[in-house]
Amino acid sequence: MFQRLLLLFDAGSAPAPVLTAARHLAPAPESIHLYGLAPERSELETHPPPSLTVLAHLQDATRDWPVRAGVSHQLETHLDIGAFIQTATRLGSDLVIVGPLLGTSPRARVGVILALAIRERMHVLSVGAHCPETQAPGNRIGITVAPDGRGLGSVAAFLTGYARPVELIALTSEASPDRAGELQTLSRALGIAETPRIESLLEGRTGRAEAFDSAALRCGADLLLAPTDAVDDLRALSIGLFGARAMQEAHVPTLLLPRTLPASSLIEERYAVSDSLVLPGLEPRFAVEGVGFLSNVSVPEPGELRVFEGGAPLGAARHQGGTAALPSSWFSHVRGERALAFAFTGDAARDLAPCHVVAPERPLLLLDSALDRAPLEAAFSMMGEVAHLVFVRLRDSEPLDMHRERLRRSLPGLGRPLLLDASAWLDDARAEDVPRQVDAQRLLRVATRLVAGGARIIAVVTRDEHKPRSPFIRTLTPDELLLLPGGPVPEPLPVPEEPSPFFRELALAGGGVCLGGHAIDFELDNARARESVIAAIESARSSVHWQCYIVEDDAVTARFTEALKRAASRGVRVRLLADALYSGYGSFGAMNPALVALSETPNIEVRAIAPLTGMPSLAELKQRNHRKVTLIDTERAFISGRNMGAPYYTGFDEVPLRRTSSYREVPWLDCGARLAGPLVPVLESAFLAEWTRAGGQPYPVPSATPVGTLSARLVLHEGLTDTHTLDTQLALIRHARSRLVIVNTFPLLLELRDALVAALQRGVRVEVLFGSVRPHYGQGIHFPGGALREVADWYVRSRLDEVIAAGGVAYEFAMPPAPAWEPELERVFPHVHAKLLVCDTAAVALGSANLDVTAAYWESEAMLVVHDTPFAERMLSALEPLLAGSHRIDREDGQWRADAGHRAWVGRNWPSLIG
Ligand SMILES: O=P(O)(O)OC[C@H](O)CO
Repeated sequence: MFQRLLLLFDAGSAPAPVLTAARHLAPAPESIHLYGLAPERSELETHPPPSLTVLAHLQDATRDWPVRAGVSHQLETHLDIGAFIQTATRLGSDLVIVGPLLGTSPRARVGVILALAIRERMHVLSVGAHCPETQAPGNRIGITVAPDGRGLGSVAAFLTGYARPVELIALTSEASPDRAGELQTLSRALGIAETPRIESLLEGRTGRAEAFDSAALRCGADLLLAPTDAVDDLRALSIGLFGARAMQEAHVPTLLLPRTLPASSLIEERYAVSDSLVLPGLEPRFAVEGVGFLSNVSVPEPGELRVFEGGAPLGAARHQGGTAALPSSWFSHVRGERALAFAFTGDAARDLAPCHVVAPERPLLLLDSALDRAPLEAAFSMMGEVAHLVFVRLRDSEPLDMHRERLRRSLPGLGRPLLLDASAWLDDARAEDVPRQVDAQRLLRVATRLVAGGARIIAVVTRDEHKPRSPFIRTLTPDELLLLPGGPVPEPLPVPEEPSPFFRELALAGGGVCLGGHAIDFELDNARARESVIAAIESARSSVHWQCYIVEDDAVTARFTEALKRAASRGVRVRLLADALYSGYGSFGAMNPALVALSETPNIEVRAIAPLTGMPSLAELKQRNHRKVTLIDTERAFISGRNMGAPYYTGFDEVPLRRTSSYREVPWLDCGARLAGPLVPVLESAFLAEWTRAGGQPYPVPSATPVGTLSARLVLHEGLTDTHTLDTQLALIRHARSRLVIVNTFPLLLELRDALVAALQRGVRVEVLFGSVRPHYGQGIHFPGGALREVADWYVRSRLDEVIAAGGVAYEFAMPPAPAWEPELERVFPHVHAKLLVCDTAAVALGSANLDVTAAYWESEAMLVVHDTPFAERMLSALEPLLAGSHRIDREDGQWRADAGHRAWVGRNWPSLIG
């Protein structure tokens, strides 16, 4: 019956199930067009690319399939829904077959399926990852039946044209007598003698799609018919019948029958807007989005938003991607709760999007809007009277309307739920580069921003397994909420008094207080840094404690370990903590020889942080301890970006670089600080906590007296628990008035990137010194080896694009010729490993924290923020010649502009997990 087939497949999926299902429905088509998604096609090193292998399989298998007009194909790098639908309409396809598409998000996959079936009114066959490779004998068809019977008309229409005898099984959650009668009528109309079997869905499945799939599998159905006439609202679409992931993973091919009835809310065209809070120290923030999963409504960009209260205009403001921070003055009259409405300028055809804004009169209870019903009910019954229940949506992949509707149904006594959008408050680019595993931390970050703006928060209730922590905001898991004893509701935790909003935000962000009485100097020169650490070890009297992420087994590490052994032989207690994975010490059987030799020395103890043995989880791989700290007698400390090994502690002029030198021989630019004063025991306590966690015995931590005049704060971040270093970096960027200098080569977290763009827009000069992960020399010639690192270079650069477009200046770090180098090298472009941020002359942050997603959320970091103008000026003076000698890139740079496409490609296709 089907004649013109369009088959959508991708590189990661097996071709056999797709072909089997397609041939079953179209034994003799007129034409087949194969539409492949092949992100690898420009990766020349993969030979043959997997997508081409799948394509070859499909072409091969169509050879004995009688296709009159032939088989054509095209390969695309990613699924562009609009382009795909255009292809389907251009070809006049009457059956679109969609494979599992394992390289595409399930939601995008279901988006294309539903757009075709509901809006374009085409038949779409969805073939899941677990569908059979061969066709079973027989012809058993399952039908998904809506509780009110809608959709049976299109089932009848399809079966009338279906030439073969079938056995029908109706799958329904409601086996009522009415349903049995309708099905009997249907089967008689189709000339089927037997009344269809009626099978009930198993309760307790996570979603309707999974329940239908498992019922169809249980009944031995070869095909499942899903009439899209049965889909009538957004809820049914998003969380009901068509669970996106379940469809992608399905065991039985599902044929979606095209829409014949009008599709109400699925194709409605309007906007929805999140609610907001009015706080004394923070602009209210809103997120506007298009409603209607299949509608053509999209947020205009760039654009202006008009805001109304009671029909009267409040004003118009610019929005960025639908997110807007509106002037507080518009809302100064608001007491309690007010209704607002939003509209985009020039879009009068759309209805105004309503929302509410609250000036809180009671403390807040902040809840993840995706919490289950039980904790929601518990929160409402415990705190509904004394607190404003404020819900936060953490991902915009789940529409605002859906959250509001679910909250309304879960808490009928609540009235209209107040729903904030996390990305609007965090400005985190809709968390596109941030994994869902850290959403609990994002929720706490929203709470921290609200508290910085003056909100009082009783607690934050998260949904995720990783419980975030803050010294100033109580956090509760659903279980903890359910177990809260009765009695008075606890007060919000106290927030420190600080002399200025800047310091208040820093205190809230980092949890660390600013202490005076320090002597601090920094070191950008690797050789001097090395000698300084060795001299400190040589002078140690009682203890040397060293925590490191990477310990290389090389000659520079040997210099340190020899010094440590000499100290130990004088009776100094040496305790060394190394990340078990990245130092190759105790994970998967690896035993770093340098550390083994140390551990065998009297007075030296070496401990591994978080060893891995079996198959690790993503969190185990990513939640590593990235701190780099050395403590001498609890009197002096080094807090650094440097790991232990040659790249970090070798001077550029100490290596006789040649054109034939391996890329590994090129030293890196790095930075660390030497510190004495009251923060040293704080750092020692942090080491002690890690030490005992790794199985070490506790030891006493003495206090320290002031030794100098500098003020500083220590920011300790614990991976998957808090975001102290990220929030501190953001606070510094947000408060910069005239100049920001960043030295780092990791792909900027989008939120940090956008904060830098915002700084540029308010007139701050922004400079970024970055390096070459794959070092090169002269006019772009790479040192031998490390070819894959070049991709990382493109990725790092892709995250600088918007900063440069907004007027920022980037410098690709270059070193002038050194006497020890072969003259033909000219300039050398090394890696920049320092993690450094200078905010005006008000603050310098340095330590282990990169500016990427891994440092921000997953890993544990140690960072020092020095609040001292002469110190910042010294740092800027030291950086000035490095910037001047580097390759300057601004938005006028021809080569930078010419490479834009390449950067964009890598930026799109690099897995954000790595970033
Ligand atoms: O070189 P490091 O010590 O900054 O560590 C690099 C890792 O990718 C950290 O995420």
